[in-house]
Amino acid sequence: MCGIVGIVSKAPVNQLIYDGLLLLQHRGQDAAGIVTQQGRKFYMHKAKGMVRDVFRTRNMRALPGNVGLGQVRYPTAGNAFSEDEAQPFYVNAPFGLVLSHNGNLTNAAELKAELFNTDHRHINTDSDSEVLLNVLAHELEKTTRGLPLTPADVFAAVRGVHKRVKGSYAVVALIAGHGLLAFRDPFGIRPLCIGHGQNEGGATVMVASESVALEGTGYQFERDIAPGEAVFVDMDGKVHAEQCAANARLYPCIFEFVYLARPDSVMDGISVYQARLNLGETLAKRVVSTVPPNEIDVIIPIPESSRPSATQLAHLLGIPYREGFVKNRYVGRTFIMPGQGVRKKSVRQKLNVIASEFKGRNVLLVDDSIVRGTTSREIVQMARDAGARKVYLASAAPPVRYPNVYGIDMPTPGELVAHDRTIEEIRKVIGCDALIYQDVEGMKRAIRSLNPELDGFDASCFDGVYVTGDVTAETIAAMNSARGDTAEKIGEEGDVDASRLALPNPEGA
Ligand SMILES: O=P(O)(O)OC[C@H]1O[C@H](OP(=O)(O)OP(=O)(O)O)[C@H](O)[C@@H]1O
Ligand SMILES: NC(=O)CC[C@H](N)C(=O)O
Ligand SMILES: [Mg+2]
Repeated sequence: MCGIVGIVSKAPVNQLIYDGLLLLQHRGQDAAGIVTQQGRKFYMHKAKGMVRDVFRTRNMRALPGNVGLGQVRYPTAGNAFSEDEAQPFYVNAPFGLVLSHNGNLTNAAELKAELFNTDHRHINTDSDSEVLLNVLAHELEKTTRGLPLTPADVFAAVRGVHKRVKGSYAVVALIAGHGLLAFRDPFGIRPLCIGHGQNEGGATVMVASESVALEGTGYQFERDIAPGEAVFVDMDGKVHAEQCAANARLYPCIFEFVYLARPDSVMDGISVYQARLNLGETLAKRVVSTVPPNEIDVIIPIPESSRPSATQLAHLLGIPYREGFVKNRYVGRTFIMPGQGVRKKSVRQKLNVIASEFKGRNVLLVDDSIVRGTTSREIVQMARDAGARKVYLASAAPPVRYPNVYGIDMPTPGELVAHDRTIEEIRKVIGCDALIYQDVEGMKRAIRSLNPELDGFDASCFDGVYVTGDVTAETIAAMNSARGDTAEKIGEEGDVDASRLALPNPEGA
């Protein structure tokens, strides 16, 4: 996941894009970038770091124009440590294009070879997003029937992109002098919505990963962009939209609801906050069947994302809910940091105990998910050190057993604490007295009940089913080998051996 924003306005957009990216900072902490357009010229500033660090006043002043886009990056392809892979990406032909991408392509290596051998295009980084931009550029070159460029030409190009590209992609792109293009992959795995508002100059159209970016900047959420759909906003602010995929179906990533998205966002018709409350409700049933409620003195959330589930769980079990960990708000989200060393250190920097809430008590700690077990291991030990008698742990999501290839950085099975382990084995690794997980069907039901019109979910990291149908153990191993930053992970904890990854349904959904 990354956060993306695109705007067409009648007034300067630099500050608005900055504000939107700040509201999406939880989706990517590694790099940030903005491109604006004035006349036919693009102005770009991007660098590694959080939004506040990347953009100084002088950088903001150098981003003129009423049209633009931006991205906050959480690297899931290429090299996390390379500044060159910060987004947006630029290519000069046709017209001049810039693009920001949230998601991950599963056939980036094949496309890269095809772009070089057949389309004669040069890709300068290991980023899959640069590959995606070049596919779009090539398709646009093919479909354009002369000037002026029409929305029909643009939509034909997106149709071409859908045919060639596999994986997950929510995209915003600028076509110099023509307008803003936004589109979502045919399964709608990563989120994208559109809204509008007014500023000094007149009407403004805004596209963003999450509704919070619209609401938080004073704009009005209108609708989610449909899977496979493309939206083209011309320079006058007129919105054109068309379905560009043959078999579009809505299978949003369920991990967005579990952890990634902000709880105040509404995605694909589902309130993220309500989804987390529902997960707490179904988790309550699992807890009572494992630990008698009268043996739990207090329920304590592991800040931040687990709070809604933990409150609902405590409410239903009639057990006091207490804050036992205080979060240092100046440390970012640990899960999306690159590298296990920094993640581990950050848990202790980020969370500190209020010892009086633990001393002599049986505590039930609640987290939204347990992925590598980095947080849980540290937290359970901290609870014990603070004097807890018994430490139980409940996860609002089921065990994360399979790698993710759609834009969440869990590429290797060996790094997942639940991979190839029974619940009892996981409990021992984490060091708690009882471990309670949500079950996969319970999780899906809890969230789907909020929008029965969904076709399903991408829940691949929980059930091993990859909805795009092209992902096998070999694909995953090959994608990992292509990662410029994987060596660091392999050295510490991962593996890329396809033979060790038994997928339940390699054919996909
Ligand atoms: O098992 P792990 O590999 O540690 O990953 C899971 C943890 O990471 C996330 O927290 P994070 O600190 O990223 O963000 P949050 O403050 O939103 O909870 C998530 O909420 C879990 O606490
Ligand atoms: N998580 C994402 O959406 C990342 C986008 C892209 N795959 C990158 O690594 O930069
Ligand atoms: Mg957390």
